[in-house]
Amino acid sequence: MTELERAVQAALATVQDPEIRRPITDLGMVPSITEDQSGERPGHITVSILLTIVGCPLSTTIERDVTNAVSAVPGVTGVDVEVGVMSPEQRAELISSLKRRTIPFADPQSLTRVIGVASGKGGVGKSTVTVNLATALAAQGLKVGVVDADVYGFSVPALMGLGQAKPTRVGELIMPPVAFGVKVISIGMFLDEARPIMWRGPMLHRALEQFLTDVHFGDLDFLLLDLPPGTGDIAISASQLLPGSELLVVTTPQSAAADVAQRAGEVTSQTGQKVIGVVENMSWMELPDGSRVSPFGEGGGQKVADALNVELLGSIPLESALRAGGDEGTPVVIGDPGSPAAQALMAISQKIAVAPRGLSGRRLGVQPL
Ligand SMILES: Nc1ncnc2c1ncn2[C@@H]1O[C@H](COP(=O)(O)OP(=O)(O)OP(=O)(O)O)[C@@H](O)[C@H]1O
Repeated sequence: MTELERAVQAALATVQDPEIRRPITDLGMVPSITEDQSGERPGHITVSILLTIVGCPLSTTIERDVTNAVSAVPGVTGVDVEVGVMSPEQRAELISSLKRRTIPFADPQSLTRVIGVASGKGGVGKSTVTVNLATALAAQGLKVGVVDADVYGFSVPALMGLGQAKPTRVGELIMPPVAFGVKVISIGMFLDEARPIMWRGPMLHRALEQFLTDVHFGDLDFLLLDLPPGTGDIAISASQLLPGSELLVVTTPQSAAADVAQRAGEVTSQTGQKVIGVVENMSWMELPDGSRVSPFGEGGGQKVADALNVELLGSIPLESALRAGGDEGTPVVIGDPGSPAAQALMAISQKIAVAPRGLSGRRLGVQPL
C-alpha cells in the first residue's frame, strides 16, 4: 500500500454505514483503494465500495460520504468511487460478524441502561413520555434506542414520525429506523396495517426476545422499553430477558391511576428490578390568565413515589403542544422545546441521565475473601 492509500484508508474509517453505524472499513465494504500509478493523474484515487444489498437505498449517501472523506485527504487530487454489491458469501460473513445470538443487553458486562416504562393503566401518556425522554436523551448526545413493547397499542412509530417506516433487513439482521437520533423498533413495523392481533403470553415472550436478539442496535447508552399498561406477561418477560433492567413508573395525579401504578411498580419486588422513579403526567393545566387547574386531581405521583420509596422525578402539565407533537410525529422536546411540558420532560431526562445505575441482576466484580 502506498502512503497516500494508507491515508485514504484511515480517512475511510471515519465513514459509517448509515444503517449498521459502524465504519465501512470494518464491514468489508472497501475491498480496494488504488492510487493512480500511470503518472497521468498523480494523486488520483479509485475506491471500490461494496454495498450490502442490491439497490441499497442509502448508496448515494455512502458514495457522497466516501467522496468527501477521500477528497479531504492531503495529496488527493481526484476520486473515483466504483460501487458494487457484496456476494452472498461476503454478506453472510458480514452478518455472522455482526450477529450475536444472545441478547446483548442481558450481558452483565453491558454498559447499556435498560429502562422499562410502565404504567398501571392505559392512556396516562406512557408512550408520549417514553418517546420524549428518548429524544431528550439523544439530544444530550447519548446513544438511545426504543423498543415499543406495547403490543396492544403500539404508538411509538407514529409519535416519532415513523408511521410508515420499515426496518431494513440485512440477511437475518434487522436495522431499526432512526428518528431524532433515536433507533426505534416496534412490533407494529412487522404487521399489516390495521390487522387486529391476539397475543398470548408465549408468543409475546418470543416476539420480545427476537427483537432484543435480532435487531442491531449497536452500542447504546440507553434502551427504553415502552411496556404495555399493567402488570402483564410482557413486563414479566422483559424482566426475565433483561435481568439488569430498571423501571420508570408513569401515572396521572388521579388516585385511582396512582393505585394501579403503584401495583405495577410493586411487581418489581418479585422480579428483583429497581424502580428508578415516578413521573406524573397531566398534572395541571394552565389557563389563559396564567392560573392552574388540576383536572385529574393532585398528589398521585408523590403518593406512588412514597409507596415505592423512590423519587418523583417530575410532573408534566396537560398541554395541547404535547398532544399536537405526538399527532404530528415530532416529540415536543424538539418541536416546541420552550413549552412547559418540554421543559419538564427535559429536566426529567437530565435526572435519568445522571441517576446511579441499579445493580439488581448484575454480577458484581467482587470476590469473597
Ligand atoms: N401531558 C399531556 N398533555 C396533553 N396530552 C397528552 C399528555 N400526555 C399524553 N397526552 C395525550 O394522551 C393520549 C394518550 O397518550 P399515550 O398514547 O402516550 O398514552 P399511553 O399511556 O401510552 O397509552 P397506552 O398505554 O394505551 O398506549 C395521546 O393522545 C397523547 O397525545
